[in-house]
Amino acid sequence: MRTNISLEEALEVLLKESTTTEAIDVPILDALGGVLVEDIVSDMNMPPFKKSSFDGYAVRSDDIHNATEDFPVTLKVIDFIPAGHVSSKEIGEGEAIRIMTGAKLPKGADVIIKFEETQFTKETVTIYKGYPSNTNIVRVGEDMEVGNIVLKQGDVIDAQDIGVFATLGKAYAKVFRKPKVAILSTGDELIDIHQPLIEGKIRNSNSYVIAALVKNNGGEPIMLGKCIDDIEIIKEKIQEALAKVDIVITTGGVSVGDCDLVKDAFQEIGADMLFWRVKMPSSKYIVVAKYQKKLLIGLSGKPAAAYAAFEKIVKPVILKMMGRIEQEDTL
Ligand SMILES: Nc1nc2c(c(=O)[nH]1)N[C@H]1C(S)=C(S)[C@@H](COP(=O)(O)OP(=O)(O)OC[C@H]3O[C@@H](n4cnc5c(N)ncnc54)[C@H](O)[C@@H]3O)O[C@H]1N2
Ligand code: MOO
Repeated sequence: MRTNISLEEALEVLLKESTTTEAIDVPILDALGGVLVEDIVSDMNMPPFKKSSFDGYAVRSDDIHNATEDFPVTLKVIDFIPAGHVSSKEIGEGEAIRIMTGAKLPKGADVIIKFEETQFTKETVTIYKGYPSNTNIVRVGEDMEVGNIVLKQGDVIDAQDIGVFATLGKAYAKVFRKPKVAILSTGDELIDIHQPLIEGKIRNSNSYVIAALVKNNGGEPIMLGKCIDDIEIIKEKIQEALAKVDIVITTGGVSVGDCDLVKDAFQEIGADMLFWRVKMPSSKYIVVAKYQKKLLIGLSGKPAAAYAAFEKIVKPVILKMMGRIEQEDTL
């Protein structure tokens, strides 16, 4: 087993040993932060119809083009269209329809005049300025058109992309599966966060920090809790986890003390030992092994060291498994 290697070497080994997860369809909200596996092509225009961008009046530009403050034009109001409704009427010469933002433009109209720029009664509207055709109207396909590639393979899905899926009526997105990461904290001194403090003990904070980091980086944490410094129990817990996850992370028990058993546990279950100790000032005790296709990563128990090692060593692995980075990006 290699020992005392540089961070660059450690990353090279880790990224070589980690592979992208399989592509799966997930509900769009679960795809947030995931990498899109295929291009998304729009099968619709958005908006699908010409619509008003203001609350106001739909009119004909021909009727109002001579309107001024001194010589305003008064039109007859023949209908009212809230958003989501359509008018069966067609605007003729001298007519207008009261319309709300987002409503479909009625036949005959080619301009929307905002309320604030008019004087109106129930039956009439008076307009003081002319506007060219298409003013204040959202054109069909202004946001996207049939056949547009609206999201590209390799995009990291953000909140706005989720909106695109929703607009297209797609409830699922195809992304690389979130890596499942089991987290086990070792140490006789550990008690659960729900337990009162006892002399000589501390609460297991590492499991929560590591789980939060896994989550933050797009992985799925699986908390295995804590276990005592007993090699048989550590082995058993790791073996159980290996059946269900892509990566097992342990904290504690990786330095040189009498109770530092994690390295031996990895070895005794038959894992390939990749390296132990990395030349990093913030966290030198790290042990990494591979069991079949799964990575076993033993981080230091010292909370600050475990955090630093996660950021430097584990995060790139999770990102690579999710298809978010290539090896070269991190070196
Ligand atoms: N003789 C030597 N002793 C130590 C050396 C050394 O070179 N020679 N290195 C020190 C350094 S540096 C580090 S880092 C630690 C690494 O120790 P371990 O990774 O084996 O971790 P533990 O001994 O199990 O714990 C270290 C520290 O962190 C606390 N801890 C452990 N687990 C948790 C948890 N889940 N939540 C919160 N806190 C935790 C633990 O109580 C210890 O205080 O070794 C030094 N020793
Ligand atoms: O050098 Mo220790 O490994 O992290 O603090």
